[in-house]
Amino acid sequence: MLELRDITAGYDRRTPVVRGVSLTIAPGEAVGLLGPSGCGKSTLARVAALLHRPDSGTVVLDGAPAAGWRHRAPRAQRTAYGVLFQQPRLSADPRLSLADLIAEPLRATGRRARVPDRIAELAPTVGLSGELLARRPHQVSDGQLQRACLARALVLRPRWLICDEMTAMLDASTTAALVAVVEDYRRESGAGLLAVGHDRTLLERWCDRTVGWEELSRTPAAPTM
Ligand SMILES: Nc1ncnc2c1ncn2[C@@H]1O[C@H](COP(=O)(O)OP(=O)(O)OP(=O)(O)O)[C@@H](O)[C@H]1O
Repeated sequence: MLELRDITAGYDRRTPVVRGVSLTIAPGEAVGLLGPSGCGKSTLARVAALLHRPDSGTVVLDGAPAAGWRHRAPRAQRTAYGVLFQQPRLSADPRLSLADLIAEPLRATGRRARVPDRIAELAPTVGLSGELLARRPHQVSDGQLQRACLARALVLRPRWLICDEMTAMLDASTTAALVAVVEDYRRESGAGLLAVGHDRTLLERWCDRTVGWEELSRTPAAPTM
């Protein structure tokens, strides 16, 4: 179970962007989160993934309250998540080949020996050929880089996936391919999913249930600029 309990969070304690939000995702459940631009969905997704410390409230991961945030979160909690963002270039080290990018979490957690096997499994799953794996981020398209970021998100076999507008900049066929990879992984692993987006049709087709920001938040969404 991934529980967000009464989360208030933001970038200035006097004016939080997320106020008193609670959301529970059951094991294996896929929940879509919809809301207007700037309302706080990404902030909440980052809190859920232990990447942003809330001002108040609790994240409970499989029964255990979050014991830290970002690099201070215990490894067992950090590695329970696979996280995918909208803009792969912001989360990809430009110096790494796509293969090294995918392998990063294995190396960071002392599982170097598993790198060749996991790359061999995941590259075809996400549709990356050997030639593309040798390239660096500036030598591939956004869609190809997002495929590598999805493989990286799956490489430690997470129990929870947080996908923050992962398909927002992709065409329809790449979107369908990446959603299919996530769904195959969830079917096989039983992982739960929080998918943030603007596309109601996609989220309703993809997720077990879709919630709107207005149902979650005690404050109305800020007007879109
Ligand atoms: N690092 C930051 N520092 C200060 N303010 C921020 C920061 N990141 C986001 N914000 C602000 O917090 C608010 C919520 O942003 P957030 O990215 O969570 O919204 P969102 O609902 O995900 O939007 P979008 O759908 O456009 O991605 C916005 O007003 C944004 O400007």
